Amino acid sequence: MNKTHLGHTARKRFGQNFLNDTFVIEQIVDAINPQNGENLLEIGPGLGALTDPVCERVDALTVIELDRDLAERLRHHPFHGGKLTIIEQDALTVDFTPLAKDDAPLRVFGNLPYNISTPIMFHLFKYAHLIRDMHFMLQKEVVNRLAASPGNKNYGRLSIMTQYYCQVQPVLNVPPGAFVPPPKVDSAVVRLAPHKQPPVDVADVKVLERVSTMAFNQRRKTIRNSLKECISETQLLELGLDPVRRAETLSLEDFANIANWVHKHDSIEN
Ligand SMILES: C[S@@+](CC[C@H](N)C(=O)[O-])C[C@H]1O[C@@H](n2cnc3c(N)ncnc32)[C@H](O)[C@@H]1O
Repeated sequence: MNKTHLGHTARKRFGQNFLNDTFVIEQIVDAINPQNGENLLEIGPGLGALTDPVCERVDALTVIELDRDLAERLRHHPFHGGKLTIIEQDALTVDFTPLAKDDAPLRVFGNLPYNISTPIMFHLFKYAHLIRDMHFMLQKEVVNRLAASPGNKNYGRLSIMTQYYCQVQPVLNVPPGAFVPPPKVDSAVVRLAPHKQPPVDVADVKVLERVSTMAFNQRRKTIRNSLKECISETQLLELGLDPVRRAETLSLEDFANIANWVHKHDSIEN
């Protein structure tokens, strides 16, 4: 399999699968629709498959790249070097607060390294209030999970947490052949637009995460069983939830109600 693209040998540990399909690239950039004056930020620019066409449309772009060789190449980019602000760092450790500006919320995009795409999204969710939107290439299976509704087999913790923070809109499916080297899985682009107001009130997001993790770790069990460590059958009934339901039938609002109850009663015990 050819792992060398534009003179760079792809590094598996950095999740490097470079986009190499002009039509797909054009569709992604059209979906992002970058405009001058916007606060654009790319995660993992790599060899510039998205960076270049975005820079053709705007004057400034910030990029975060962990691979030292790729960051160095970008620094010496013959056409767009002057437009780029390059942050050579692990995206998971970047503090996004100083990158956002009052009048220009962040517009984040990237063909993410698949091995750490979920941690990167969760890291970004902490800054959701500073972000206008995010466009990410992910494994198709992950996009299905982000977008899934109750009752769907892909519905789980990732759906709950993502939909708490963002409106989720699948944009485009991308086959392995659009990349060098081709990944083993199908891919898809998703648009995540942080809600201005969360769709449900949650007292402590960590509790929402804990409760949904607990419930979906045993997704075949009734919530009476899977959540028995944190809430009793009687209390579920008091919240209007049938204890014999399974996690995959509960809405975000149901999870928020459980999480708020748990939060309130944990605090009383503390
Ligand atoms: C799937 S490749 C995409 C490259 C390019 N944007 C493209 O579409 O062809 C992922 C990119 O993320 C970079 N990367 C991997 N881990 C990273 C991290 N923790 N922080 C920032 N960049 C990372 C890789 O070096 C690589 O350039």
